[in-house]
Amino acid sequence: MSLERIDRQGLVLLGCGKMGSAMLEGWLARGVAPSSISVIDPYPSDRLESLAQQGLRLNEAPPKDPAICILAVKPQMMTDALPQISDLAQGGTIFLSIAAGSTLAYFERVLGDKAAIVRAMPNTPAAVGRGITAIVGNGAAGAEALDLAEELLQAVGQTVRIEDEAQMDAVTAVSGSGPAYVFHMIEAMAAAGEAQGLDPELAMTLARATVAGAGVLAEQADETPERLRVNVTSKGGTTAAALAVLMDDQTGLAQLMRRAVNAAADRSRELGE
Ligand SMILES: NC(=O)C1=CN([C@@H]2O[C@H](COP(=O)(O)OP(=O)(O)OC[C@H]3O[C@@H](n4cnc5c(N)ncnc54)[C@H](OP(=O)(O)O)[C@@H]3O)[C@@H](O)[C@H]2O)C=CC1
Ligand SMILES: O=C(O)[C@@H]1CCC=N1
Repeated sequence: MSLERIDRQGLVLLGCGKMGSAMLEGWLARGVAPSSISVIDPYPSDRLESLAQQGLRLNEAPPKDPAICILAVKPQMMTDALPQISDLAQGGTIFLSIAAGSTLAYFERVLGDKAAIVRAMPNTPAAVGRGITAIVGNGAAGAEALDLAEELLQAVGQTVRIEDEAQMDAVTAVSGSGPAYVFHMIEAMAAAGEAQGLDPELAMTLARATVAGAGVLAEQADETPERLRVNVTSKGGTTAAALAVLMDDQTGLAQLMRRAVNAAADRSRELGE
C-alpha cells in the first residue's frame, strides 16, 4: 500500500487553508500519523498548533526525501511559495498541485521536467470524505506517482483520471467550484421561501435538507437525475409550475449554469496564463 510510503518518508503540505485542511483531516482519519506530516503555512490554525503537539511538523524544514509534497496555496501565491520546497525536486518526491489554473508546464518550469508532477482538482466536500478529484500527471509522473496521488485523494472521496490536461479548466468549473453553486441554491431556495412568508430559520432548514436529501437520492438511486425529476413532477401540479420557469429555453437554469460554468472555466484559463 503506497500510504505506507507516506508513513516511511513523510508528506509535506504547502498551504493549509480551506482545501488543504479539508484534505489533512481526511488523511488523519485514514490513519496517516501526524508525525508523518509536515505543514508549511505562515499563519497556522489552532487545529494545526494542536496537531503539532501530537507530532505534526509545523513550519519546520521539510524532511529530506518526502514521498509527496502537496501544493495547496492560491495560484496567485504559488510563485512566492514554491522556493520553500523546490529543493525537494532534486530527490524522488512527487508533487501534487491542487491549484486552479496552474499548469503542469508552469510547475515543470520551476521544478524541472524530471520531477513527477500531478495536477489535481478536488472540492470542499472532501472535508466530509465526499469530495471528487480529477487528476492528470506530467510526463515524469509514472504509474507509481499517479497511484500514490490517487490513493491520498481517495482518502477524502472519489477520484477520476483525465488524459487531457486542457479539460482541467472545465473540471474546475463543474466540480471544483460546483459546491458553491449548490450552496448558493440553498441560499436562494431559503430566500424564496422567506419571500413566501416562511420564518427564515424554517426556510433554511427546509432548503438545506431538501438539497442534501436530493443529493443523496441522486447518488444512490438507480434512476437518472432526469427520471428522479420526473418522479417529483405531477401532471398539472406545483413542480410543473416551477419547472416551467426553471426550464425556460431563454432564461432557465440550464442557460444560467452554462454561463456560470463558462465564466469559471475562462477564469481558470486566465489563472494559468
Ligand atoms: N477552496 C476550494 O474549494 C478549492 C480550492 N482549490 C485550490 O486550493 C488552493 C488553496 O485554496 P484555499 O484552500 O481555498 O485557499 P486558502 O487561502 O484557504 O488556503 C491557502 C493557504 O496557503 C497559505 N499561504 C499563503 N502563502 C503561503 C506561503 N508562501 N507558503 C505557505 N502557505 C502559504 C495561506 O495562508 P494565509 O491565509 O495566511 O495567506 C492559506 O492558509 C488554491 O490553489 C485553490 O485554487 C482547489 C479546489 C477547491
Ligand atoms: O475559486 C477558486 O478559484 C477555487 C478553485 C475551485 C474552487 N475554489
